[in-house]
Amino acid sequence: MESYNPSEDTGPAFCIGHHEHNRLVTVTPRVIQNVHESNYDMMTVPITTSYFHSRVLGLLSSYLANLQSPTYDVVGTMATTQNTRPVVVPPLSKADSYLTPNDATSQLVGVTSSWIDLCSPDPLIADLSRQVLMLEVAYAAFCGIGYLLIPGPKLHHGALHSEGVIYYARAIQDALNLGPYIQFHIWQQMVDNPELEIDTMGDLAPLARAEYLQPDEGAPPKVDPFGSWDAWDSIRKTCKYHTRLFVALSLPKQLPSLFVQSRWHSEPVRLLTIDGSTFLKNQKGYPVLSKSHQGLIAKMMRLRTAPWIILCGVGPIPGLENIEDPDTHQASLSGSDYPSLSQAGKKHYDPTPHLSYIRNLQQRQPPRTAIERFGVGYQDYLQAPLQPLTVNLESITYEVFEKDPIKYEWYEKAIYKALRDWADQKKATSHPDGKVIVAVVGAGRGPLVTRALKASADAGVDIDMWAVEKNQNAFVLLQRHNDTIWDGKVTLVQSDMRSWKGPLVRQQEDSEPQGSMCHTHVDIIVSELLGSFADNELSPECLDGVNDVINPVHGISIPASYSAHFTPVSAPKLHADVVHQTVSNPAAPETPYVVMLHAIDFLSTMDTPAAGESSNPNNRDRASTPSASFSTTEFPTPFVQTAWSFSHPNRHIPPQSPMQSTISNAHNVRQTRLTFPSQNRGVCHGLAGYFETVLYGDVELSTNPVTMDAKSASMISWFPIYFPLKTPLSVPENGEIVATMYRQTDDRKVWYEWMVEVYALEPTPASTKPTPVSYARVGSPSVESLKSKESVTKQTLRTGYRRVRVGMSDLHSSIKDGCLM
Ligand SMILES: C[S@@+](CC[C@H](N)C(=O)[O-])C[C@H]1O[C@@H](n2cnc3c(N)ncnc32)[C@H](O)[C@@H]1O
Repeated sequence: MESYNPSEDTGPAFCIGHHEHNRLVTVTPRVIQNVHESNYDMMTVPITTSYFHSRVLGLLSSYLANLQSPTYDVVGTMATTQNTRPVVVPPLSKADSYLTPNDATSQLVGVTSSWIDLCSPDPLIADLSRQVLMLEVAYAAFCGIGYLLIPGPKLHHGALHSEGVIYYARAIQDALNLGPYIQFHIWQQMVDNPELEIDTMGDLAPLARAEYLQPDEGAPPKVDPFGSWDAWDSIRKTCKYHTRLFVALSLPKQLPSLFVQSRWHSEPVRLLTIDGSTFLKNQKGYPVLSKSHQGLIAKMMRLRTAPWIILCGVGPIPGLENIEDPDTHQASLSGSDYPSLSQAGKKHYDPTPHLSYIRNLQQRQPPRTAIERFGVGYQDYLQAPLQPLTVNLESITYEVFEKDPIKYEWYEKAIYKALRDWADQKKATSHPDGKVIVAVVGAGRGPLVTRALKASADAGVDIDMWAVEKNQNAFVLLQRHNDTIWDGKVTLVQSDMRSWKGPLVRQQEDSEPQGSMCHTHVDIIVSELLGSFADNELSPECLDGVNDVINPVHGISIPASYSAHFTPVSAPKLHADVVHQTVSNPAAPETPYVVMLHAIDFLSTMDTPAAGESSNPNNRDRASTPSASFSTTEFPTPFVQTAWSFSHPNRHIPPQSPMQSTISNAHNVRQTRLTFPSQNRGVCHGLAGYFETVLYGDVELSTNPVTMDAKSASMISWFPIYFPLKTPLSVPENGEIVATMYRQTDDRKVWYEWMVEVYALEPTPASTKPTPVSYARVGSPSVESLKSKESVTKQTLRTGYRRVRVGMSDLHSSIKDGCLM
């Protein structure tokens, strides 16, 4: 492995911008230069002016003055047939926008008007708002603006809640078509907090006519932790997971629970806006962010595409004042360059303390971990799994495996322990001269052979070393290594392991010097044929092929067993990628992919939200009141369950039928049906799969996020697997996700089938409210505990509820891309 110096790893770079609600300037290259000199990377700019705002208000008021009150028509509708005589906003004029195309435009984030209300229940207001948005988007596109920040949907209109989100979404769909080169960022709050939805002077929302509103019943509006995410979900669904549609997330002073944070972390958040009021003051009076804010920012910044940070309401950019020049609207670049007298009196006056803090936070980001460095460019990137049985790997692929800092160490440890136990227990070997016969099957370029020789030397146990490999190209390297590093100690066999008859040794009782040779057994067979889902690269089928070669009394396989694990996930980015691939490849949604999962949210977790968390506005910041099992910055632990397992040597392979010409593989079929409780509402896009393996004794490898740190932290050889769903399924709060999965075979190939059902839990008359069940103790069952699976299943059943199925996926099958045996 290349040497790595963490101090040279600068961590993620922050791109920081400045937002001012009412910027009254034409942004020229000179202004941008000023922005950069102040240490900002970019700035926002409103598309239209307050003059335009007044013009639209004037238009509306004169229109309303001449309009009769809306009434129901004969068919009982009010919104669709009456009063549809449109009010038309005339095109923009010079005074309506300060924006003008110039060299600075590409460095700007345009902001559309926040005073419109696309969700208004009054069709007049909604239509006027839509026209304003369209005019702004069209002009921004004309000017060459690449990024737009669009204030999110207004969710509360009296007693109506979230009713207009679909109208908002429909308008965004039009906007996406109108600005074909613009990236759209929907500016969302983290939670739906009605108290934060305040109308300001000049907003169109309060102008909605009473006839279209529903009387407010006086019930106090509640904070809905997932309400804002719900609105975003409707918008992106309506826009079919558009590739240019993103989230701009506003960080509140009080962060919501880690469940809500982890949901947003899985969404395409490309802008993080932080208001000056979100900062705390440290002892010296400087603005700082809380530990939980720092934790969330650190996580966001490690995403494949790190969001830009936009500071709002933190004072002007030094040297750039909002002094409107009536003729040119050019920014005044003087005056505030100079601090006031009292400021000048301070020794280290910092005109941009919020910016300095964020720059400092950037420098304090921890260096990337081994897996992060290894996975650069691979985060959330769909890859077809390897088929090393049918395809010969390239040297570079082996080279990548061999960089793993853990896997080979652990194999060496396992071989060492197996050899020591063999010697200590004085077990008879398969070799006439007493050496332990060790064979690496599927040796590749030979790293496990090197490790086995080292383990033998360290354990002081003599071995007869064999290496079997079917890749003729890798075999050339094995021959070379035998000459150069292994002193010719290794017997090399170029063969498919399934047709290998075992080691050839000279019979000892044979007195002739050139005595006869015979096949014997292998005492310890070492292989590494595992895929991301354990058995998906056909390790079971390959090792069945050498089953009879293993010493029938004491024979050991390293690995001794392996198991496949999975859990349902929300993975919007992966879903969007699969949908786009489906255009050219109809099998795309029925393919399991290898992916370095990052922007995903686990829908079933081991930490249960505190009672009433979803609806209690006083219980929003779990981060500030951590429970014993709840960290302030770590996202909840997923509930990962075991699908099935395989062990070797397999003493139970059924005898082959003499009636069949092909070898039956029926004993390697598996099926499972597992129930996952869903604590919060969400969308299931697929299943994330992992594996665990017992190499020997207590030496284990794991990619399962629940156990990997304890079993094989920092291992980088395997990314997880992702089983997508063609159509995402909505998941209710306190519901259940049931996944049924098969490993199928027709004796020529192996494939997987999977389907997901979603259930809501309805309390039966005896009970009143579903109590969330904690799965913490159920954990991720080991292969051993699988034997007592019944007890696990029992623990996950909830009493007092009736399951009502609310969603069901297709039965997906990867048969077309099955793994050839
Ligand atoms: C994942 S690589 C592991 C290589 C090496 N042992 C290591 O750990 O770096 C699996 C190797 O097994 C070989 N292989 C797979 N199926 C085989 C079979 N049926 N017979 C022989 N070799 C096989 C492949 O060619 C490949 O070299």
